[in-house]
Amino acid sequence: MENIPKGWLEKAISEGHINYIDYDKFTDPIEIGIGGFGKVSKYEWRDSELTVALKSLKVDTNIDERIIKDFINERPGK
Ligand SMILES: Nc1ncnc2c1ncn2[C@@H]1O[C@H](COP(=O)(O)OP(=O)(O)OP(=O)(O)O)[C@@H](O)[C@H]1O
Repeated sequence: MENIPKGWLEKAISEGHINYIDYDKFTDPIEIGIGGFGKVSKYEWRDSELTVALKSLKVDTNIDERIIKDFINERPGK
């Protein structure tokens, strides 16, 4: 399996391909499901007054870069 290049995610964030939001901006988690990538929970997004669903990506040292890219490219309803 291909390993994730070190700093790949940090680079994508610094180049503006991915929006980074501090996790502490999300409160009141309620687990609502489990998908192909991992757990999905409902949160309240502080400052925006939106209720959102956050997906967690289960990462271990053997995770393939392709899985991370698929996760990042996923869109609602896909
Ligand atoms: N926006 C959402 N609102 C409400 N529930 C959601 C939302 N997104 C996901 N869920 C819940 O979480 C579960 C898992 O969602 P998720 O999209 O991760 O899995 P999936 O449909 O199996 O596909 P995938 O293989 O892409 O992970 C869904 O079946 C649903 O119950």
